[in-house]
Amino acid sequence: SSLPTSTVLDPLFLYIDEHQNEFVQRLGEWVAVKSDSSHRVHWGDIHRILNMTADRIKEMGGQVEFADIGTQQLSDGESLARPPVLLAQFERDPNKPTLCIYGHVDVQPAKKEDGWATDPYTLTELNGNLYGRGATDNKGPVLAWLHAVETYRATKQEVPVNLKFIIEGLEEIGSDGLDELTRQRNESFFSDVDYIVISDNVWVSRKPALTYGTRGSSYFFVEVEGPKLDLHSGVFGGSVHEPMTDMIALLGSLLDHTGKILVPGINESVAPLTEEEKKLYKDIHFDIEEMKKAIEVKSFLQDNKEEILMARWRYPSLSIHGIEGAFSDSGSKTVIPRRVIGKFSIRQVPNMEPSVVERQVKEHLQEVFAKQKSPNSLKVTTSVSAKPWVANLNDPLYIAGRKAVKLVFGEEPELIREGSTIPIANNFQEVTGKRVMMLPIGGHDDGEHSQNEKISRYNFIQGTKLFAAFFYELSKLQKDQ
Ligand SMILES: C[C@H](N)C(=O)N[C@@H](Cc1c[nH]cn1)C(=O)O
Ligand SMILES: [Zn+2]
Ligand SMILES: [Zn+2]
Repeated sequence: SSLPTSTVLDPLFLYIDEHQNEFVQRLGEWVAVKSDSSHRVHWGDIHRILNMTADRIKEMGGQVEFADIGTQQLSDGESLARPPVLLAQFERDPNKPTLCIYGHVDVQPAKKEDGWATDPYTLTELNGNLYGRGATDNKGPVLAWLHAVETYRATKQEVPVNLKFIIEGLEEIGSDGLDELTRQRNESFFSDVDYIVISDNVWVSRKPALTYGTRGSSYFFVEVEGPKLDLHSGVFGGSVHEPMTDMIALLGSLLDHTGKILVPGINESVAPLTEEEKKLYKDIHFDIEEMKKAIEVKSFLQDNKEEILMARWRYPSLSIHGIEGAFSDSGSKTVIPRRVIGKFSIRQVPNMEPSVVERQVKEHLQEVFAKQKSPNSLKVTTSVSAKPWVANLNDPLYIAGRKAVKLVFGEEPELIREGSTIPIANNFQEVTGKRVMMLPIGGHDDGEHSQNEKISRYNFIQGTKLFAAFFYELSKLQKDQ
């Protein structure tokens, strides 16, 4: 006979409310660590934040291990030891289900001069929002999990599930090495895990959500190399094949003005839309006008809610990110760059296969380049290569998620997918065979990867309650079955 829900959860919720300032302060300490994985100069800070995470876990009685995941080949040709993956576990009771929580403590790059209103590495509270790089992606949610564990301990209640953590520092550049580690530890670390939960995305409206799918991703580097040195465009312009001209032709061949990907074969592999799936988009709250206002765009490529959501979640997209080597400062330099590297990525959906997409893109670019009849050299390389992930919504894990959301927010969660990528999500499901769910706590307007990234104090604190309630609901699930 179990205790009434309120007897268990009320003291936890009270503790969380009373300690919210400490929780916010700790988030400030974490945000201050510049653990930007995109550049090796910050990798020392990734080690630092992993150590801070390990210290918190140890203080709460957990055991930690730093698992080696090999070396990373960098774009300058050098290789560098990757920051390890933090594997942690708490005392195990064979009568309780085991939940493994995944998160990451690296962040996207951020500079004040990119247009941030406040310093990105100084957590700043304004109008109920906590601004700072990593506040929502993903330091806030990782801390919220740890604070939920702390809350059980501090209120002298047993955590009702066995807990394991897998925390990495290279998610934002594709989680290289983590797939191999998952395979290596499948028979050990993962063997007694029942469920894997990830909180590394955001809601799609003001309503709380459970996420059952993410898109995959492949990242492409297209290098065109020409003359030995940069050239004077007045002297050589009109007489040489310019690498930038080749690059514009290559990048311009990838998609049209409607966003349709023009690489042959890509759209054909997308899983067909069924009537049943189509219905799922109807009830989702998504305010087109509010979103237009929030990101200051005049229109979207699609003109109704269902089509916008499908374009974000269940169709592929191609985004061009930049051209290395191209003149990008202010002023009017007149050189012809000798070598340029175009960068773009393709978000992938069922039934696309990253290795096939990568081959299709390379063949397409080679064909376009051949038509340029350019003597310059072309090299296409790839990174990331993450598969899309879709979970079974009927899995009991989603029942526990729904109940916890209802308890904390007083309403049913929306069942959503996610347009961005958690590179390891599909591997967790395929390699370990475990059930995977995403339980986001970030708000729809948090601005992940953007200037002025934030998490609201409300979402951070209610999110901590959600995780505490989720442990409870997950343990009841086992007993109810
Ligand atoms: C959803 C998650 N918070 C995230 O931002 N993931 C990154 C992962 C990625 C993809 N390519 C390289 N890293 C993303 O979706 O951009
Ligand atoms: Zn993230
Ligand atoms: Zn991210």
